[in-house]
Amino acid sequence: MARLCPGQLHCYYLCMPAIEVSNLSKTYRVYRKREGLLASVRGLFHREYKTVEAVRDVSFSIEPGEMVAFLGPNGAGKTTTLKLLSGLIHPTSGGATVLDYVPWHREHAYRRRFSLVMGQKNQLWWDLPAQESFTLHREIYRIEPTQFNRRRDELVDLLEVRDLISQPVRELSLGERMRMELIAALLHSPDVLLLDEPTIGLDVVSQRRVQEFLKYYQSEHGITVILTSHYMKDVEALCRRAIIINEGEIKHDGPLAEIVDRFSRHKVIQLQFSGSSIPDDLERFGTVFDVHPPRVKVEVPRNRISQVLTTLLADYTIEDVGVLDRPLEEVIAEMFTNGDQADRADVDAADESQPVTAAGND
Ligand SMILES: Nc1ncnc2c1ncn2[C@@H]1O[C@H](COP(=O)(O)OP(=O)(O)OP(=O)(O)O)[C@@H](O)[C@H]1O
Repeated sequence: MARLCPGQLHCYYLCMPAIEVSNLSKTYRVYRKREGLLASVRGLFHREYKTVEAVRDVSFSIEPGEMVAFLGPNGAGKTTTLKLLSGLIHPTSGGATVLDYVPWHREHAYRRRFSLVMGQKNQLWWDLPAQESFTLHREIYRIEPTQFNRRRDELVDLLEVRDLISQPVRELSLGERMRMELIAALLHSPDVLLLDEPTIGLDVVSQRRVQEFLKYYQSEHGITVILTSHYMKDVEALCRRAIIINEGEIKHDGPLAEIVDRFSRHKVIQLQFSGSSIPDDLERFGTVFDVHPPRVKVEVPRNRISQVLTTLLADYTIEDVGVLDRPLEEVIAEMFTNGDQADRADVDAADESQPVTAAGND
């Protein structure tokens, strides 16, 4: 469906979503192997299968030029979704279009318009220097030589790997290799980039370099990006919107900033007491951590914040106080651990309104 695309500086006209996914499902039939010799022998004659619903009835839409985080715990269905959008696998049901192409129809024209980068998979020739793989890409994608040289030089300089492109890929560090993978993925100037864990295993410096590159490249070229990552630093640096998937189903689709508000049941009160110590009865307010007398933090249920603050300020001499959100990383980790129980903290919080006892009355 055509719609107005407000996020795009260069797109003031009516445009189609770059990616449209509707009720997409992918089910695998997996052989269930029983333990023990007898069961194994029996399995030779009578095979038992179980069904794995990797992606269940997933729908979302992404506008041209958006950079969207696709988050979820291990086995949530992220890679399967990206494989579907790349046309590597067929869905069991449902539909999707990317740039108006149905990915699993595998049209040549579509292959030139997107790229998939998988942090856990090497797409370059292991024994050859990266520049040989780049040349191979030029042939595969039939990139005009002048354009190819210009793009390669731009990418090589942006990612600071000029000295490394003639070294066999197997001799490169993980971070250097990932930078080469990104160059290879972008040489044909795709409009859609699917990134599956591009910073997995990288040290902090390499992670930041990849983040900065992606941010710059995306803003310069206006490409549409889906990014899966377990590193919330990547996500916070790059994406304003997040789609959260768990057990194959979408649990949240909206601004990243809303996640903490919607799913966190707690906030953190940061306190600095006058004097050099902290009171020893702070546990009655919540979980005490980060203890550096006279400073300390207490994690408190969201709906008790004002009561706790009132009691604290009445009972103690406090020099400084602040209320902080819990880090996104923790909130998401909690969501993934607790599954549906962590959903909708905003609703649940209303039931937790226990009074805070005054000091000495416990
Ligand atoms: N080829 C396959 N055959 C059978 N089951 C599969 C296959 N590929 C994925 N699955 C199953 O589908 C589910 C989703 O897997 P998927 O790789 O999409 O998860 P993910 O969110 O990418 O996880 P991770 O963060 O660990 O990469 C898992 O239960 C997985 O075991």
